[in-house]
Amino acid sequence: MTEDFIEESADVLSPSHRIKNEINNPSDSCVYGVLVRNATKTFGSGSKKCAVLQGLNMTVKRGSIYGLLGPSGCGKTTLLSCLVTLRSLNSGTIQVLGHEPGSPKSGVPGPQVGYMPQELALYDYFTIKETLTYFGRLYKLKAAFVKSQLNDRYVKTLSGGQQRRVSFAVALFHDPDLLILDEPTVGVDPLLRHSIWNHLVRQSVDHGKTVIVTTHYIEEARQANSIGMMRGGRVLVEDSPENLIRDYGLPSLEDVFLKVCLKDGGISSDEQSAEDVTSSNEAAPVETQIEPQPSESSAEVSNKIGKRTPNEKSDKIKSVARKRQSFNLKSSLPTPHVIGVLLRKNALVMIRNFGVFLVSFFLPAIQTALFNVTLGGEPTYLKMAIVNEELNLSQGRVCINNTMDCAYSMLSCRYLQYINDNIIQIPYDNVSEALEAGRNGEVWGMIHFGQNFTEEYEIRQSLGDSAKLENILRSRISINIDSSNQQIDAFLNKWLVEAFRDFSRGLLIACGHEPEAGYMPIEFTDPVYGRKDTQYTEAMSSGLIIAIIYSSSLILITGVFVGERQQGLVDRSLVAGVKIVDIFVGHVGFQFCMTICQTLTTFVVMFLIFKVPCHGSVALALLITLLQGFIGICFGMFTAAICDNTNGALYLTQANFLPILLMGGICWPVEGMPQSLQKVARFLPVTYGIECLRSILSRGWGIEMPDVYMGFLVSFAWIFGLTTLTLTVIRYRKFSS
Ligand SMILES: Nc1ncnc2c1ncn2[C@@H]1O[C@H](COP(=O)(O)OP(=O)(O)OP(=O)(O)O)[C@@H](O)[C@H]1O
Repeated sequence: MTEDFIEESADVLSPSHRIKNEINNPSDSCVYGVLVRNATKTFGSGSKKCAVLQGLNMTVKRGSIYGLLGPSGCGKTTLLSCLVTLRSLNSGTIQVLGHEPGSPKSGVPGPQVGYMPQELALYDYFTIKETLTYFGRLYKLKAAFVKSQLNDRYVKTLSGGQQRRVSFAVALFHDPDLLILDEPTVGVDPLLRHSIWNHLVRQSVDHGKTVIVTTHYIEEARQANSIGMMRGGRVLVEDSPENLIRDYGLPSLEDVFLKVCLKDGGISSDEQSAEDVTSSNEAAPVETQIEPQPSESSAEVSNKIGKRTPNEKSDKIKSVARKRQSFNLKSSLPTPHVIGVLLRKNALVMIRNFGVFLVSFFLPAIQTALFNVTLGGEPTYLKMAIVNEELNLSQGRVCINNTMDCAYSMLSCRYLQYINDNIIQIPYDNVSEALEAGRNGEVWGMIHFGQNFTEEYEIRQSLGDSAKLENILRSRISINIDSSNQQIDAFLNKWLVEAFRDFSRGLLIACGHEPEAGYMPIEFTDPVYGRKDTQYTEAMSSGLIIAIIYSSSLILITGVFVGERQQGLVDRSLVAGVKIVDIFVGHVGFQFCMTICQTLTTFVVMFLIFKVPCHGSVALALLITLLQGFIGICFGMFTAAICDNTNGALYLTQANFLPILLMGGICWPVEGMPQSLQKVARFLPVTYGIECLRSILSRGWGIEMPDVYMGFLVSFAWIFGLTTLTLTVIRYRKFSS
């Protein structure tokens, strides 16, 4: 099916298949499909700087096939990526179809160019139809036409060669005047290779298309009209295959290539690229804007190029760089049609990865439910060793028949009755055995009463302030707790103190005294906000909601966008004329829809199912949570912009998440950190957001309160800052060398 499609698509395509193309009129008077003069391109900086293109010239006649040959690493892909504006030159000029690529008239990137990168650059989980529909929409092809051309299968179920054919089809589908194909025949069988070349020949002969094709199979390039043999960042010779074979008097193009390389001095391409780049830049004259004549050879055209003074040269280079980097408001604005196409594509990608979709959709709600179910509950079955020396050993170590009236007898047993049921009391004969059990982890601690506890307690009560120290010490209940677990330690502490308060109150009432006399002279009245018995989950809810929404937005968008970049899908869209701002808005827009769903399900679980109270406006709480999710999305896009692979991006998201968890006031109040760290903590994207949400949920505050509006203002500032930074990084990385 696909091979038929490849054969037929370009034959049936005509501009009428396009809904409307802004650019469909390349400079018809221009006889050169592509013209490159004195191109230099470097990668890296300092000692790692390496020149990949070194004063390269290339002349491709319109309507011809140009085979670009050269060893691995000589700069073929770099050159092609400069032609389609994925990269920019350090110096030198390029013209495609008579215009500078990237200029409004050129149609490159856009409808005039079909680009097939080395990598497949296809969505695995799309069918062939969906793939071509997506790219067809980007190129504004009519839906009816797209539909008529296709039948269907998932890309991931196709063989490697078949996938390459689909990738080829994508490059041809919109009937571009210029085809730039980076190793289209690699990994395909000889029959299909033959068919692809036949097709290219028909495209150039019958339809006047200009084709530039790179290949490692030198002999297949015989079908090209002209061949450029490239090495060390330069085109060494450029002529038709017949002329090359005749002039060198050799039987094959491969022999010609070897001879050309030997003549070049036999320097390896690695050595070439390691050469000092400064010298190559200086050697490369900068071309004036000249229109070459049809009959001129590459050398003749080069001769016409005016040589400039070094100052003029550097001014020109700077002005080229300025022109490329200058801010153009119109071209920086998103295109609604393209954004619509990208949003549909992103939705389809997500639905096709159904497992990922389900997890990302419901994970925040599941995490919230888990949080409520697992955290904040009271620990149960905590064993405590009881060593009660008031009891007579011969009668056993367990209290029986304790009196609850006003009698000072066996007060140790009376106290033990008030202890919370979550504590299991295990009697031990003596202190050393009980401590040993504690050390072995059999019990969480020991409660010890001395032999005359009741008598000493009575004396202390009756003497009051005149009680002696030894009497006070002997009337104490001695408690040892295994404090290795802070939460359990805190619960045991609380329950044992509460038990003593209740014991003392009970005894005072039984003896006809005022029970309040047993309390410490401190009173905690009703709290200003919240309740006396505020649950742990309630206190943690604001930090948790924001941590969950922020991190899920961050992780999801980072994974999706880095994946697309790695597979060459972003490059392919850029060559199709999609602007980076469109890609940004398409991803951010789709992820934000996901964030809205995630936030809603999280709120339902937190406030409706687990009934965590919200004392303020739910709408305000939703809004600040969504803004925090948006910061996560922006951070994800920034991470994806600076990382070239998924691993790097994953490390960076993790490195970002942990400080936020620790310092954002989620686990511990910011006020509890060292002063210097508090300042850093305030700079984190979530700190003000969490404080804002806490003020809304627990205090019921509105937007007029500083803690609330600061949360919104800081969130907006982060969103603006991160968006600007991301777009700058993407732009800088494209133009950087
Ligand atoms: N982003 C980059 N940063 C640094 N070096 C790069 C970058 N991209 C390419 N290079 C280097 O530039 C040189 C040319 O690479 P390029 O991909 O253009 O070669 P090629 O001729 O297309 O090779 P192949 O035939 O194997 O595809 C290589 O040495 C490569 O390592």
